This record gives sequence, structure tokens and C-alpha cells, in this order.
Amino acid sequence: MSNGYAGRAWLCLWHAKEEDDAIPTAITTFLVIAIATLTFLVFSIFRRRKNSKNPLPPGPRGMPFLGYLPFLGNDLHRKFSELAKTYGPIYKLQLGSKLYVVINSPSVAREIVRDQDMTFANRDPNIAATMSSYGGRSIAFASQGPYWRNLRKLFVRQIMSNASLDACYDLRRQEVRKALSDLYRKSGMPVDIGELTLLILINGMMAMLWGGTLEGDKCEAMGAEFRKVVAEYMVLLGSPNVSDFFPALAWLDLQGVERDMKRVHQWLDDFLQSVIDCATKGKTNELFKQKEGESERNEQKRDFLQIFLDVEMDLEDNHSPTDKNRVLKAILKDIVVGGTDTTSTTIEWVMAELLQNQNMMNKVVHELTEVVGDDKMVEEHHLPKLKYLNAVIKEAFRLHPALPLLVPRTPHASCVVGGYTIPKGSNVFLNVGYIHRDPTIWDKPSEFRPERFLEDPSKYDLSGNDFTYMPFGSGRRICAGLALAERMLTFSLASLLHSFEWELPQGVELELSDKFGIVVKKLNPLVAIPRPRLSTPELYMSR
Ligand code: HEM
Repeated sequence: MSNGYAGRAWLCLWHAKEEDDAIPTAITTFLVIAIATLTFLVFSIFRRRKNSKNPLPPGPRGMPFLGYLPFLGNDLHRKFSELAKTYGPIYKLQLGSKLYVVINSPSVAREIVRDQDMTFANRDPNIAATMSSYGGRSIAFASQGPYWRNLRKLFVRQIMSNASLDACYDLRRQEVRKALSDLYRKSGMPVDIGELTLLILINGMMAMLWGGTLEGDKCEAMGAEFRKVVAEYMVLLGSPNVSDFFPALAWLDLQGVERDMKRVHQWLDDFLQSVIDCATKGKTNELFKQKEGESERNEQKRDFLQIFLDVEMDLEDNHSPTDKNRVLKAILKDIVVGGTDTTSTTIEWVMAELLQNQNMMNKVVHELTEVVGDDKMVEEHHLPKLKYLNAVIKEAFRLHPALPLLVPRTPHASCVVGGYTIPKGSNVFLNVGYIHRDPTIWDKPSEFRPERFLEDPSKYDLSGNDFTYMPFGSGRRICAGLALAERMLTFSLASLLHSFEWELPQGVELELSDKFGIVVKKLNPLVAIPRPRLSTPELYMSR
């Protein structure tokens, strides 16, 4: 456009030479050109300045086309922390055609989850997450919007409310007690702690969902299979996938992530479908059993599943029954998969740290004896009084956050954070694992020292308001199951530690290395031997 205008101006100047008003016309023309050029120059300088004022974050150079992809390795959480030492509080990684931004300081994290929380409340699920969440229908992977807002509101206000969680305490307790009596029969034998706690959690969640649990001879085998499948699922969700970085190549599925996720997703889908069929159609299944009296599900009794079934209709009014079923399974996945693996992994870490630090184990057991007594079982009302155990759990969350990179967020508009531009659509990781071990924040950060949480117990809670400590995330997308996670984790752990003495099998060396998945687990499963420590055997039989 400016070229056309300049051209017309030159033409005008040429014709003016032959006319009487040649001089004023020439001046006008020059002025127009000068103003246009000046405007253009000022605009370009301003634009350059603006960009240089807020450039993209620093970051390592990569290779043409591939970016940093060839250097990423398998342990993302370790690599991201290594890079944070070089590039500081915020850096970028170009991975194929996608831009990733990693946040490594509380002050920059605050800008994301507090100051610009609304901008960053979106997710951009990768191929594996989209497939596994039935096309982004789960709470965890749905885009910000009315669907996600309504679902989350329902989940947090109705399912996770104190009243609702109090109402289903009995169901949780029965599952924990059942596990304790099974364990009593196995005392003196080595137990895989991750497997044990996952089974408690699956059954606890299923009991709260619809009053049914895994039952029968195949129960343990099913639990172990579930664990294996969920572990693979978490690795696939977190693995760098070439198809995500080069969408044009996605059809090739070069690493087979899509193929593997399809298989894992199918297994979980069948599992969840059986749960729904048992719960809603009264279908029988050799693996699931409804608790006695639960078969007469009536109008007054609204378990988790019933609440979802009712409200899901409102959410997806115009959808076909198949779609509604998918939405329901996506939500069940949030609970049965997202809620169980994170919680049981954390219990395993706590047990490992306590077995490593015998004096802390003694303090925990002493506190349990004082608060609960050796002639009683743990109840949820004891939990707030277990100050030392709660500090141990917080310290385990600090050193071993289940999701050390949280779940990535995506800004819906370009914005400035920490003085750098984060373009719309980039993937933003909050490197909580790194912040939790930052020596400028934490004294001797790699030491397991629960006492740091006792010094000022009100300073650190799990609500994500202190950006130096965010094991459940923060802001609009903070963990939706926090209330239940806190109760289930502390109750199961306190019960296991109160009812049994634990020791490592002879000759076994404990090590605490981890392996990456979206949930970071112990590299080698923790195996320990339980021995009863309560006053009478009858206590182990109580429900
Ligand atoms: C120790 C146990 C748990 C840990 C450490 C944990 C941690 C987290 C974290 C870090 C996030 C991402 C937060 C963010 O992006 O800022 C998250 C999201 C979520 N969690 Fe948990 N979680 C746990 C247990 C549970 C349980 C028991 C449930 C369900 C009953 C649950 C349901 C969810 C859901 C639905 C989301 C997605 C929230 C959203 O995107 O709006 N979690 N969790």
C-alpha cells in the first residue's frame, strides 16, 4: 500500500514541474513521503524495541529442524533440572515444531499460576493424552471452557466436599481394614508395598464410586495387572513423542507411542466399562462384587457414580448415549487412574524414606501409639493430631512430588512472563521438582528432614499458595482430588504403620532412585516385611 502511495506521489511531483503551483505541490509531496517514511521507520523501531524488550526466554541451541529433541534423553525431570542450572528461572526448548517453556523459580511460577492464571488455565494434550482422555473429555485434559468448568465445579463441590467425603468414610475404612487383615495373614512374608497400596486405593475408590470392589481369587492378580498397565500408561503420557513435535509425521507413529497407548487405553476402557455395567445395569462380573445391601441402590443413596450419571446428562445434553458413556469413562479415569497411582506412589516413597531413616520411623510409631493407642485402630479423626507423620508426608512430597513437572499448561494468548515472551500455544512446564530442591530456598535440600515442616506448620500447606512448595500444583488447575488424596494417603499410611512393624528383607539394600513417567516412581519396587504390633489379633479382624 505504501509503495502505491509513494508511486502516486512521485507521479504528482513529475506533473507539477509543468504547472504554476509546482513548488508548493512538490513540498507537499515531499512532506507526505517524509511523514510516511518516518512513520514506517518509527513503527519498525518501536516493533523491534518491543521485541527486544521481551524476547523469547533463553535456552539451549538445538539442531536445525529437530531442535533440542536429540539431546532430551528419557528422564525429562532430570534433564529439565540440569538445564535450569544453566539457563535459570525460565528457559525455552524448541522440540521439532513446538516450543516448550520450563519455569524453575517460585517468583516466575507465581506469574503463571496467580497473576496470569486465567491465561494459563488451558491444556494442550499430546496425542497419547488426547487418546486416553476420550478426546480431551477428562477434567485433567479438557480445555478451559464451560464443559471443564462445570465438570470441575461438580467434582470439587459435590464429590470432594467435606460432607460427601465424610459420608463415604465407612467405605474407605472397610477397604483399608480388609487389607490389614489380609496382611496379618501374610505377616513375616515380603510384600510389594506399591502393589499393596495400589490395591487398597483401587478398592477404596471403587467402593466410593459405586459400592463395589475387586473380589475373588483373581483380585490380586487383577490389581497387579492394573498396576502394570497404569505404570505403562503414565510413562506413555509423559514420553517425548516425535508425532507431537512433527504433526505432519504423526501418521507414521515412529516410536509406536500411539499404538501402545491404544492397547493400554483399550485395557483400561474395558475395565471401566465393566465397572459401569456392574454399577448401572446390575451385570455380574467374576472380578467385581457389590457390597451387601448395595444392590438396592435407591433414590436417597447417591454415590459418586450416581452423582455423575445425573449431572453428566446436564453437561452433555445433546450428545448421543455413546458420547455420554465416553464422558463418564473419562471422569472415572481421572479418579481411578489419576487418583490411585499418584497416592500409592507417594505412600511407597514415604515408606522407603522411613525404612531408610529408622529414628524417624520410631518417632512416627511413637506418635501413633500416643495418639491412637496400641489397643485401637486408626480412624480419620486421629489424622490431624499426627503432627510428625504429617510433616513426614510433606517432606516426602517435597523430595518426591508424584508429578514433578505438574501437567503442562498452554497460554491461550501470547504474554510476558519473567520479562520474556511466551507465545500463544506453547507448552509450559512448572518444574516443581527443581523448586522443591532449590538450595536458595531449602536448607540442605537433598536431606530428608521432616522437622523443617514442624518449625512453622502453618507456612506450608498443600493448597499451592506458597510457590516454593506445590506438590498438588496451584491456581485454577490445582489437583481436583486434593481433599480425598490427603485423607486416603494419610489414613492408609497411618494404618499400615500403626498395625505393623516393617523391615527390609535380609540382605536387601534400600536405594531411592526414581524413573520418569508423568508420575515419577521408584526405579525398583519397595519390598518390606510386616509384623503385627497391635495388642490383640482380634483388632486385625475388625472392619
Ligand atoms: C498424592 C496424590 C495426588 C497428587 C500428588 C496429585 C497431584 C496432581 C497434580 C500436580 C496435578 C496437576 C495440577 C496443575 O496442573 O497445577 C493434578 C491434577 C489433577 N488431579 Fe491429582 N493428585 C493426587 C491425587 C488425586 C486424586 C485422589 C484425584 C481424584 C480423586 C485426583 C484428580 C486430579 C484431577 C481430576 C486433576 C486435573 C485437574 C484439572 O486439570 O483441572 N488427583 N493432581
